[in-house]
Amino acid sequence: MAQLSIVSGSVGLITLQNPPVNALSAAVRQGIVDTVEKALSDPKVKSVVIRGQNGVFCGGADIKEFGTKMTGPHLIPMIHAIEAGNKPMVAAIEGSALGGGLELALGCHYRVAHSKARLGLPEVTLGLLPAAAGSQRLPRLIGVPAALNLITTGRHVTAAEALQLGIVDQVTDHDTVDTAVKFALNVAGQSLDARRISTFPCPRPAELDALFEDAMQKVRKSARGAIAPVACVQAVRAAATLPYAEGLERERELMATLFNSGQARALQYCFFAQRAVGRWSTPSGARWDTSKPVPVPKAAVIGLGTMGRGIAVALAQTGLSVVAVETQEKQMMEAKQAVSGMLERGAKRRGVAPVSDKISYSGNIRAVADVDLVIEAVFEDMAVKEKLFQQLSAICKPGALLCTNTSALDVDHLASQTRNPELVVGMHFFAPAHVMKLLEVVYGRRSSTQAVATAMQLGKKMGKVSVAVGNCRGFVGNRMLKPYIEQAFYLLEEGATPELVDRALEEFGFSMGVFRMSDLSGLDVGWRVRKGDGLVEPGLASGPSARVRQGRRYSPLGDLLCEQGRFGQKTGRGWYQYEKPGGRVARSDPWLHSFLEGYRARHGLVARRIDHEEVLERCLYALINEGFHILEDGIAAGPEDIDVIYVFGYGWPRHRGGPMFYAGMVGLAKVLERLEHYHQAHPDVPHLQPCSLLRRLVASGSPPIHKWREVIRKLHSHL
Ligand SMILES: CC/C=C\C=C\CC(=O)SCCNC(=O)CCNC(=O)[C@H](O)C(C)(C)COP(=O)(O)OP(=O)(O)OC[C@H]1O[C@@H](n2cnc3c(N)ncnc32)[C@H](O)[C@@H]1OP(=O)(O)O
Repeated sequence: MAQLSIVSGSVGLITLQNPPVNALSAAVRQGIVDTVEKALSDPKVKSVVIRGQNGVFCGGADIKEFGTKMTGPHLIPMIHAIEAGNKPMVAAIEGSALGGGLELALGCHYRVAHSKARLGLPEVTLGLLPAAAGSQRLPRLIGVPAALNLITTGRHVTAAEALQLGIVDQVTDHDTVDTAVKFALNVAGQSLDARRISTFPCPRPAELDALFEDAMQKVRKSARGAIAPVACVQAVRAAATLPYAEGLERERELMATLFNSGQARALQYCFFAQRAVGRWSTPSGARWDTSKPVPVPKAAVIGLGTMGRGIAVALAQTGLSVVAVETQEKQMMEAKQAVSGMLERGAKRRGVAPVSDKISYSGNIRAVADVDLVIEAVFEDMAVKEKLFQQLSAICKPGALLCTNTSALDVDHLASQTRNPELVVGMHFFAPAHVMKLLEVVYGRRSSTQAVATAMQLGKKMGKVSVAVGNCRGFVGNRMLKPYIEQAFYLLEEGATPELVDRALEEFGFSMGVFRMSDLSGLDVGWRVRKGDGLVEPGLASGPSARVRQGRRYSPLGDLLCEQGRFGQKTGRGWYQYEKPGGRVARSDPWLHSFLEGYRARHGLVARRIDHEEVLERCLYALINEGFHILEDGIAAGPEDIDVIYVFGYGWPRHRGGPMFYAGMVGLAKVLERLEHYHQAHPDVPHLQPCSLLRRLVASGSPPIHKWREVIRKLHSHL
């Protein structure tokens, strides 16, 4: 809705009213059409200010409407009526002016913004383009290169940058509406001929073709198969090369292709899933809205390896006092240097002063005695962690939360080492911890509601997307990764190469295929875990039994590479070869190919042709199947939790929505049928046996993903 009042005698003040972000729902659009018409026809009104209720100008089109039958006035004629009006219209921008919100402001003749406001055209992140003439007006206002940058990335700019770019006319630190009203009083009666952006010629930079070719190449490279960034470039090109009306028609055509695409659905699902995970709940009945986090002004990090350093930096950048503990002198020295570099670079990037004074270092664990929360990031070894938790339990002040950054170990077992197991939770960060957005908050059987709420809130403060998950081996992310990697190994045994498998996954949209990723993170990490699980048998034994461990098919390929010292990038050799140890550019390795041939010959395996489809089905459906097990076990509360974890932590392409969303897009019946097919072909691979929840969902008519929770609830109530 929108309301019109008259202020300062002659200024029509239109207020958009649709909390929390004044999204342009049908009712708001109708309200704008009506109030603009009224203001234009009221002789008392000489100029108009448009603002949003509650300090937010407008968060854009109502994304919830996209999946429904759209009714109400269309944005384009609504904005044109504002621009064509014969009274000055001033947008008073507080909070956010995003997407359709900024397009509405671009239809106004003037824009006044508060210094804390953020502006942008983030449609591309929702699989769309700014199709309420934003792709045509913005280049006319700020030029093609700047508009291309904003529209293809969707990035938000500050008011200061918006002023510099020419998007806004004035920035204020004072009351935005008062300033805009004064502005409107000043410009009342002035000619508007030079203020209607759609009538501006679009500035045509020299080398226009080269500029767009370059832009297209850039987006194709970074988009990993996403179509919206490409359409955004095409729309801006239309602005630069066609008259406004024709450009608008091109914008409409491009939007028509995007609007109903699977990618747009996936990206909009991700938008809501990211917010849904904040409304966490646990099987014990703890919930985000009924639990009270405790304040955490001071925290400690124990262990200053790669993870610990990143966590310390992330905490300090959030404004906490941090005690960083490392008992090995050499590691401490290196860590201090690395942390101060990370803090400096981070401060430079954010345009603020470094916060080095927030971190104090100690070689003595007793230094954590007065902190409110401890995150241990020591070596991934249960015995080491057990001892540490016993010590922490004795040293820390009463009520201090004890968190583990383990990526797979049993949080309940660690809790059992302490006097107050209710104060123990997992906080599983992803490397590099000061950069990666994902945090798995792992609640144990005895974790208190308050402990979970505190870890979730701390994650949010740190700018992380925090997902509450239950305790099991590998939690959600790493548990699902296991069958995925396992399938990739089997595919090599059956005739594939690392290059073929990686190409299929990267063409699907993963930032890195499984083998390039394994080379990056180090093959020795998995080797150590498999050794701990008693799976590794040294040597080159042959025959079928050499590929069976604990009654299941097993591929020793990773172990054999490790035995050769091939740990990946760090040793310059892994599934690929690198120019030197620590090198980054993966090159195909003839040694590896002949090693695979020799391995197959030794085990009597005959290489067959494997295509991309089989790679995707086997790797992805095995991973998805584990996701269904995780839902069935109640480790994740809903499919959104899994999808957010995979998109933010594991390089799953966002335009495919996450593994569980993708399963729904492919069709649950098809996923089930293919798993059955592959399980029949490989009966010794339990991960390919379809999960009973998947069967149940298919039997209940493959409901849409937002209905899965009902089926899961029923399943749990029968148990
Ligand atoms: C022909 C033309 C057809 C279509 C044209 C489309 C153009 C568009 O405008 S597409 C939309 C573009 N806008 C955006 O992408 C902005 C999305 N919103 C945000 O980035 C943020 O919400 C924010 C505005 C910066 C506010 O952030 P914050 O204060 O952190 O709150 P949130 O938790 O993110 O949001 C609160 C609440 O509002 C819901 N919401 C936000 N924006 C929209 C929206 N545009 N439509 C519908 N709902 C929106 C959000 O989902 C939250 O609600 P939950 O119930 O918690 O999910």
